[in-house]
Amino acid sequence: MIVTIDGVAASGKSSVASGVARALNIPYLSSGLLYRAATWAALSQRLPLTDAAPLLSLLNRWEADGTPLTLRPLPQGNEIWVGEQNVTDLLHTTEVDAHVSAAAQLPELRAWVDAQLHRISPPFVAEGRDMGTAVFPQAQAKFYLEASARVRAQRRVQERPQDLESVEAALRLRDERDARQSAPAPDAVHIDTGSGTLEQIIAQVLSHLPAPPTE
Ligand SMILES: Nc1ncnc2c1ncn2[C@@H]1O[C@H](COP(=O)(O)OP(=O)(O)OP(=O)(O)O)[C@@H](O)[C@H]1O
Ligand SMILES: Nc1ccn([C@H]2C[C@H](O)[C@@H](COP(=O)(O)O)O2)c(=O)n1
Repeated sequence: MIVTIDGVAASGKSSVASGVARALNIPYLSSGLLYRAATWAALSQRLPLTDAAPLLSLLNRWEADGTPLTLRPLPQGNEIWVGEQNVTDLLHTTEVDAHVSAAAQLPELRAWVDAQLHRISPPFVAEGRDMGTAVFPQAQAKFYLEASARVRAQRRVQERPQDLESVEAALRLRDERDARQSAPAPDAVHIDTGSGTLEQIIAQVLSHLPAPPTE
């Protein structure tokens, strides 16, 4: 089974996907973490984010050298490793937040991310922006998470060293920049995560899933 959870920035995709995956005892995949990792790689090597070629050549070189950038969908959460180095803690910074939308516009990088995800065998819950539309259109259940920019900023401000107004402005800007690849799938169930606690939203998603076959 494939379940997709798409939605706007900080709408709760990772938290909800993680809870749903735990309830189903299957992994979840964070596609946004791969975009963040590629952005971090470009920034750390001072590569431009206006041209995919140098970034793709870096990612391919790391793979050829035996230190590939890989997503590890572990039960305790998704991690990104470059060879034997765990770089996950470097990916949710204000700097990566500010540049990731530019990287995500590069069609060659989108193809690279999609290829990483397609290497993984179902079942899983996949979260991001285009999981239910472009990457796993065949998914058995699709969800689209929304919440007002103010609600999202109030949650995010607890995770970033910034004030509420600038966090909200940055989220609105990222929504605009990500709009192209963030259209909901026509068959997705829309959920406003501002309407309940995290546990209630997870239960709401689970209530829409097909019952497992009986023996
Ligand atoms: N009802 C709720 N539903 C979802 N998330 C909630 C809820 N209440 C609080 N949160 C919190 O909102 C914060 C943002 O959630 P999360 O990081 O999962 O969002 P995201 O959409 O994956 O973000 P990003 O797009 O930046 O990766 C987390 O701290 C999460 O615990
Ligand atoms: N399927 C995806 C997932 C993510 N992105 C882009 C857009 C976001 O700004 C960025 C970081 O994702 P987040 O951590 O906010 O989930 O990556 C995308 O274009 N497509």
